[in-house]
Amino acid sequence: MSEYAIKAENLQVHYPNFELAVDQFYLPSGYVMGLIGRNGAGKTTLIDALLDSTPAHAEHCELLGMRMDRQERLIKNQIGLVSDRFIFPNAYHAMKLIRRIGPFYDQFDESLFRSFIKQFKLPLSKPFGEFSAGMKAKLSIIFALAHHPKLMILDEPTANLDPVSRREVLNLLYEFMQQEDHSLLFSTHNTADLDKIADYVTCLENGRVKFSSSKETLMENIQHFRCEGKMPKSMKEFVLKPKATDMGWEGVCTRASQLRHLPVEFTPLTLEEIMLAQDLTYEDF
Ligand SMILES: Nc1ncnc2c1ncn2[C@@H]1O[C@H](COP(=O)(O)OP(=O)(O)OP(=O)(O)O)[C@@H](O)[C@H]1O
Repeated sequence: MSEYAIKAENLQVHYPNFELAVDQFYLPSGYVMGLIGRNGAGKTTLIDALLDSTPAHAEHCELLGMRMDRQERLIKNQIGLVSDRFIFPNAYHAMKLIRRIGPFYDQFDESLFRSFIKQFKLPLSKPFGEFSAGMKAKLSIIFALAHHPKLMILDEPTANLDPVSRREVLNLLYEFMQQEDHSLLFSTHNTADLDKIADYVTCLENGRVKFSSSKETLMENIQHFRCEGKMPKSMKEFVLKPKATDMGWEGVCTRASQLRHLPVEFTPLTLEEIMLAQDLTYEDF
């Protein structure tokens, strides 16, 4: 098992009105990375660049320790890709997927695919074009899982799913992650997904990495604070959107783990609250 499931350095994509420039993007093998950012931040472009499916420049880019330009077939055999842009032909139904697309993968597991189809109550003979968006997402995910990938890359996999289906899909991904050489990268707007399964979170903004960190570090560092009287001087530069209260000050502190010695009360935030607080940093400062 290579140390990194994804290792990319100096990754660049130039579109007429958008530029992606990512100095480093590492996903250690065996972990889950959530990719977040506002609409148009570059999440899909980053995924495309990693997969070499958009004209990109990279100083170094390896998936599962291999280079796409040299070992594309080997890599694609071991990656489960789920994205709106790589969908099945509309006329195909599940049986046809088994016959026509399954054989492209060395380890396609028909009985596993059929058991997933049953579990998700998907029709075997309905054409893909007649599926709802949620059914399409589920079929794409289970098809990707059925060829026993080592790395799953999913672009907003839960966007069209109802809450029950979302939980089912997250459970499937959680099960997938029980094998220690399995890794997962997924982009999402739903921070509850990250709460459940992400080990790392990378946030993009205007084609750049705004922050990339373990979820634990993020949640230990960015916390709500409340203090009585004056705000301690040493925390002022690490405070977002401070608000005066009857007793003193409150707001969001970005270095809570280093400032615990101060007479300040820190309370953990949810990832959604952290994202919203991060947003304030560039709009309000
Ligand atoms: N093929 C393309 N040609 C030109 N510009 C593109 C192309 N694909 C994407 N872009 C531009 O790149 C930028 C980033 O788009 P991208 O789809 O990567 O964002 P995203 O973070 O995935 O957004 P969302 O959350 O809305 O899915 C956008 O400004 C988009 O218009």
